Parts: sequence; structure tokens; C-alpha cells
Amino acid sequence: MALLTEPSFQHGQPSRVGILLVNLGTPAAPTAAAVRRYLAQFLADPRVVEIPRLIWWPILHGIILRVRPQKSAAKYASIWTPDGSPLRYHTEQQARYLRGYLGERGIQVEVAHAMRYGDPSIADVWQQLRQQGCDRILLMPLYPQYAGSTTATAVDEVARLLLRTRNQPALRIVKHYHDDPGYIDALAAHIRQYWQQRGRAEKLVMSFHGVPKRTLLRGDPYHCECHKTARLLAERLGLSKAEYVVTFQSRFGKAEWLQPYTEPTVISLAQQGVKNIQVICPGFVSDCLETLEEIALEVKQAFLDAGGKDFAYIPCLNDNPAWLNALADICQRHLQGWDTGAPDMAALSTQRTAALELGASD
Ligand SMILES: C=CC1=C(C)c2cc3[nH]c(cc4nc(cc5[nH]c(cc1n2)c(C)c5CCC(=O)O)C(CCC(=O)O)=C4C)c(C)c3C=C
Ligand SMILES: [Fe+2]
Ligand SMILES: [Fe+2]
Repeated sequence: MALLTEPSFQHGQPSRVGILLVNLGTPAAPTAAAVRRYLAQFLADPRVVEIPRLIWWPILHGIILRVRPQKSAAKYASIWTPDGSPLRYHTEQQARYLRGYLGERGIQVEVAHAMRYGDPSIADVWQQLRQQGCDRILLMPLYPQYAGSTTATAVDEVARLLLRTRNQPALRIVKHYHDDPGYIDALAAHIRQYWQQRGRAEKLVMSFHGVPKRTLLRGDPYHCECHKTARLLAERLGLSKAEYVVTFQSRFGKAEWLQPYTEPTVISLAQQGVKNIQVICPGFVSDCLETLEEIALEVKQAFLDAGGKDFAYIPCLNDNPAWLNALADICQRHLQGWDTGAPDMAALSTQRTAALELGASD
């Protein structure tokens, strides 16, 4: 394996810090061809589909990549915007805002975003950061809850680049932020604001993306982290156990996934006489196919068909200022000790302690 050609660092050259935001990725266009390219890369990842290659390859290439792209492309077409795929648009915006928020705090860093599957690729963006002089990089996968099938695949990709790098940058990784108070508070404030404008439903459904149940049995913390997020959010909103339900959506394949599944749950709620529900997807910080099509269209229809009257989908945090502030806080905490031109949090508290020791009042 050849080493990558690296920018040559000169003595005395300013060394910079880079933040690399990563999200899952999305097709380049809502067409069968583009969706096939995207799914071929995504579903070939052994962390995403943990079936031996000898068995999985004929299924993927012989069946799934022949049938699914057409169907998925029609779904993508229903949520596509003039700015392209919602996931790509929101991720770009988040990177732009994060740069601004950190800049306002006097933190001088490069902020870039990449997609694990599709474009802009982690490899290309990583190389750009290196060319900008970044010798310290904070990798921030945008998934609040850690899963082997999401967070770990972003780390794998960076690890593959490091394997080929002569002069490796320092690397820090945000593993997860499922219980970060800023993220929980932003979600709670976002929901409260929604309630103020449109009222409250009988039930709040917190729907997370599913994963195969066997990943939980093999030690993946994702399920527990989703439940912790839900519990903290419910506490912050003052919801009793009867007022909300945690579900898992987007099942893929025949194996059992985390339960309860979102769609059968809302159908059963309607059948029990629950007339109005609101759905929030706290595991997605950007709206995407799984929220805008699966929840806001498909699951809504299933609820109404089963006798429900009012269904509302509460959008993701997207460019919500409280969320972007929380994102900036999470990054800032992980940058501590790396000189970014801003007073360090640790340095500030040392100064404060010293001042207190000298008798200054708090
Ligand atoms: C939020 C976390 C996510 C987890 C965990 C996750 C696991 C996971 N997903 C699949 C299969 C598919 N997911 C698809 C879309 C998709 N998934 C996530 C997030 C998580 N996935 C997002 C943000 C998106 C939307 C992308 C977009 O372009 O808007 C798709 C593609 C769409 C389709 O054809 O249905 C598939 C397939 C598996 C197998 C898995 C865990 C093992
Ligand atoms: Fe997914
Ligand atoms: Fe889906």
C-alpha cells in the first residue's frame, strides 16, 4: 500500500486545527443510477451488513442493487429540494454555522464536512484539511448515539487514511453525545417551541433509526444510548412514561431489528383510540430520507389509515441555534489543550482558581 503524498510541513509554518464533521451520505441525485452507486458503497461496508461476503455479495449485486435503487429513487424524488438532498444541505449548513459560532468565540479552526458514503468523501476532505496545514484534527461524526454501523465506519475510514500517512496528524474523536446537556436542552426547547405554536398531542413518539437486534446482543451500545437520550429528553420535558414511547424505524432486511418498530407502534396507538400523535427523531440531527419520507409521509399515512386523526412530524434540529451552540460547545471541549488562538477553557478555570486563591471574589 503506497503512502499518500503529503503536504510537506516547513519548520515555523503555522500549524492549524481542523474539525471534520461527518454524516452518512446521500445519493448525488434522486435517480436510480445515483442511488445504485450510493447503495453499492453503503451496503458493501461490512460494518453495515454483517453477513459473510460470500453469502451477501450475490444478494447485494443479484437482487438488492437491481430492485431497490428504482424504489428508493422515487422516495428520494419526493423529498428532493432545489438545494439537493436535505441531508447534504443541512450538513453543509451545520459546518458553515459551526465555523461562525467558533469564530465568534475567537477559536481559529478549519471546519469541513464530509460524507461517509458518496461525496464529498472523507478522503478528499481529509486531504484538503492537511493541505490547509491541519496537523491536529477533531473528527466529529454527527450521530448523537454511537453505533458500529455509523460512528465506527467514519472512524474506520479515517484509520484507513492514517495507515497510508507518513506524518500523521494528531487525532481526536467525538465518540457520541447522546447525553450531552446542550444537545438534550436544544431538543427539549425545540419541542417546547413546537408545542407553543401548534399545541401538544396525546403522545410523543421518539423514533430512532433501527439496527439489527444481534448487534445489541454482541455489545453495540446504540440501543442503550437511544434509551438514555429518550429518558433525559422526557425528564427535561417533564413527560410521564405514559406520555411518550420510544420506537425504532427503517428496518432493512429479514432479520429482527431493535423493537418496538415505529410503524406498527403508531398503528396500534391509533387502534387503541389515540387520535393525535407527534413524532420526533432525536437520533438524526439533520432531516433526511428517513425522517421526511419514511416518518412524515409513510408512517403518517399508516397512522391515519388505522383511524388516527392528527399526525405531526417535528423536524430535526437542522440549523436550530441552540443545537449549533451545543455543537460548538462539544467541539470546543474536545479542542481543549490544542492552541486555537482562543483562551482555553482549562486555562480560564486555572486563572479563576488562581484569582480565588489570591482572595478575589467569585
Ligand atoms: C442515525 C443513525 C443511523 C443508523 C444507526 C443506521 C443504520 C443502518 N441503516 C441501514 C440501511 C439504510 N439506511 C439508509 C438511509 C439512512 N440511514 C441513516 C442513518 C442511520 N442508519 C440516514 C441519515 C439515512 C438517510 C440518507 C439520506 O440520503 O437521506 C438507507 C438508504 C435509503 C434506502 O434505500 O432506504 C439504507 C439502505 C442499515 C442496514 C443500518 C444498520 C445496520
Ligand atoms: Fe440507515
Ligand atoms: Fe427508510
